[in-house]
Amino acid sequence: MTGKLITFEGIDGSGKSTMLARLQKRNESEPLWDNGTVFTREPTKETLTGDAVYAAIENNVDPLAELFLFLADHAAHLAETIRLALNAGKLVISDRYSDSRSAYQGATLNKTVPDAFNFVRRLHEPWTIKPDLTFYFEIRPEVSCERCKDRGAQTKFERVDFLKEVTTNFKKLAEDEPERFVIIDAEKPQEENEKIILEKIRNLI
Ligand SMILES: Nc1ncnc2c1ncn2[C@@H]1O[C@H](COP(=O)(O)OP(=O)(O)O)[C@@H](O)[C@H]1O
Ligand SMILES: Cc1cn([C@H]2C[C@H](O)[C@@H](COP(=O)(O)OP(=O)(O)O)O2)c(=O)[nH]c1=O
Repeated sequence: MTGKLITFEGIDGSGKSTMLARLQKRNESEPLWDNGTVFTREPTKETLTGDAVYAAIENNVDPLAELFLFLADHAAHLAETIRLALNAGKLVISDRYSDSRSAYQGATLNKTVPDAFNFVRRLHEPWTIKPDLTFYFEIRPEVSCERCKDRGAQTKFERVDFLKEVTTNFKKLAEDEPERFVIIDAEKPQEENEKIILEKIRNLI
């Protein structure tokens, strides 16, 4: 595989999708990578597995069943998008990826499965593709929840107390792999953060 994989992670309303859209727009006039860049996301959109995940979120299915739907979506994403793009030497930027599972399902399952955070993390290890670089959009849950209100449709995960647990898990992931994670202060202006992100991407390339 000759391409590179970059992921954006963080709680709901931390500004990941907005930043991805900015980079995508910029990429039209100033390509980020000579072989082309694929912008993608998890849960995937307009796919069988992605639709199943969104239906599960809306219908409060059992949290363990929900985890396996998220994992099925990740497997399909790897098979249909990520692996093909990396094999073709492209840069891939994904809005959410495996760390979202460790952080969110590590929290939803913490009363169901012993050491849920590590259980979810280990479930990925034998078959996933590790990102080359992960930008963690760090923000206080109180601030991100205010932003989500302005955005309209909310999911069951967008609650300050729950997102505090998710934040603890994201921090553990970032501490465990400091060489992979770049922490972005998501409360700062987008322009400032875009510069930092572009600089890090250029260094990777
Ligand atoms: N750096 C920022 N400062 C202030 N508001 C922001 C910033 N980045 C994004 N927003 C706004 O916050 C809201 C949530 O951003 P969004 O990109 O949808 O978050 P996410 O994809 O992480 O859930 C949007 O209304 C967006 O315009
Ligand atoms: C990818 C992923 C998302 N989620 C959650 C985060 C979101 O609340 C919800 C939908 O994801 P998403 O559409 O990315 O939400 P947002 O734009 O608010 O960031 O699913 C998980 O719980 N686990 C996962 O593995």
